[in-house]
Amino acid sequence: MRASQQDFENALNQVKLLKKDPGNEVKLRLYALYKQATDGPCNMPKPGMLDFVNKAKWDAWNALGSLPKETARQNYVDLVSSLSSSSEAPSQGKRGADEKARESKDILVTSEDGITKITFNRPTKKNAITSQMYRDIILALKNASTDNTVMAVFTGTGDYYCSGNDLTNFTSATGGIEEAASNGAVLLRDFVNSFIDFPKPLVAVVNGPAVGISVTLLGLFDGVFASDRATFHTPFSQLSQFPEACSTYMFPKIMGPTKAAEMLLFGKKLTAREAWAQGLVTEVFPESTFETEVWTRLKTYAKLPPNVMRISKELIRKHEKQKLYTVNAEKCAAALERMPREEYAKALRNFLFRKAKAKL
Ligand SMILES: CCCCC/C=C/CC(=O)SCCNC(=O)CCNC(=O)[C@H](O)C(C)(C)COP(=O)(O)OP(=O)(O)OC[C@H]1O[C@@H](n2cnc3c(N)ncnc32)[C@H](O)[C@@H]1OP(=O)(O)O
Repeated sequence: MRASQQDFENALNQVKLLKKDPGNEVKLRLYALYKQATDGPCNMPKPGMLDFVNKAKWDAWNALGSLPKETARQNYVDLVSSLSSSSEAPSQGKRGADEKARESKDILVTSEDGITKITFNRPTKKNAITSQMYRDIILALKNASTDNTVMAVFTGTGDYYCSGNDLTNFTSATGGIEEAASNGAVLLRDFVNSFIDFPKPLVAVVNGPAVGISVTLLGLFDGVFASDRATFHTPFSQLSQFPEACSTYMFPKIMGPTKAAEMLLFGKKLTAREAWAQGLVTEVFPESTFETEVWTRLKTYAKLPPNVMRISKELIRKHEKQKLYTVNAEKCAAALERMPREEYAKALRNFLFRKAKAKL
């Protein structure tokens, strides 16, 4: 099968997220194939002998002779695909073993009545998501996609559903901000892909305020049941971050472009009823009866024929999947390359020192 322009663009994003440096030889090959695929045969004057880097690049490109653009594009896509799988396979194998052995206290996973319940369980930090919690959730979804439960349900312990990404994830990294950003981009891509790929009905029981990524992810859910105490807040611009979890694609589809911009660009916080009116929430329940009503409903849904629901979900999602992977990869690449580091650092400082400032 010929690689399409879209496959090529996906590969260009994918290459930015490689976990391991592929080495100079492979980088030269990637450069040469990229130039051949976009500009055709080498048409640049040969650099001087002492211009080592440009000479090596020129040699690699020139060596492709008159290779057709389409073939170069295909070879580029194949090369990136082999690099992605070889750079991910060993670490995933290791990680799988480590994580199976780990009892997670911040993410609780239980199975009952055909439902896998995944609970953000860090109430003292308003259920903010640490790097380990992202990994725990990826694993929980992976297990739930093949076990004998019928659906997966997310909820939170305490007064919050989830306060989004733990803002200290990057500040506590030991390898410096660049390494943390690069690891974070790969983790985020894998995390969001695990929601895109989840094959069974996926429901959020939003028991209280939701912030950041816990809101944007909702666009990938099949049902969102909210307490009337819940709020939905995406303060990305305030934090100098880009909206993630395919929300730049899903939110305009769900609520229309202007309402999506109000949330994703201007950070307007919605009440549960506003979120329902905009199609982000399926149904709102009074806080006093929320838990009883929602869980009764979900247990009924979990008795519906699982295979029919799984196939119907596949039919709903199938035509969007490729698009969602692309949007996800683009956002992760943008976070690495285009995030205004200074503004982000300033926003973080404001959060971290807000209590000290308030006392002044
Ligand atoms: C792999 C990388 C993926 C990256 C994905 C990126 C996603 C983007 C986002 O999710 S952006 C959204 C990030 N979240 C926020 O901006 C929320 C920040 N928190 C707050 O604004 C407030 O804490 C609050 C409104 C959620 C609650 O305010 P309140 O006054 O009621 O309570 P406290 O502020 O005292 O919070 C209690 C303790 O919890 C800690 N905490 C809360 N949220 C976070 C968070 N997101 N990250 C880290 N820590 C958080 C808070 O610091 C308090 O801790 P302390 O008692 O030790 O001071």
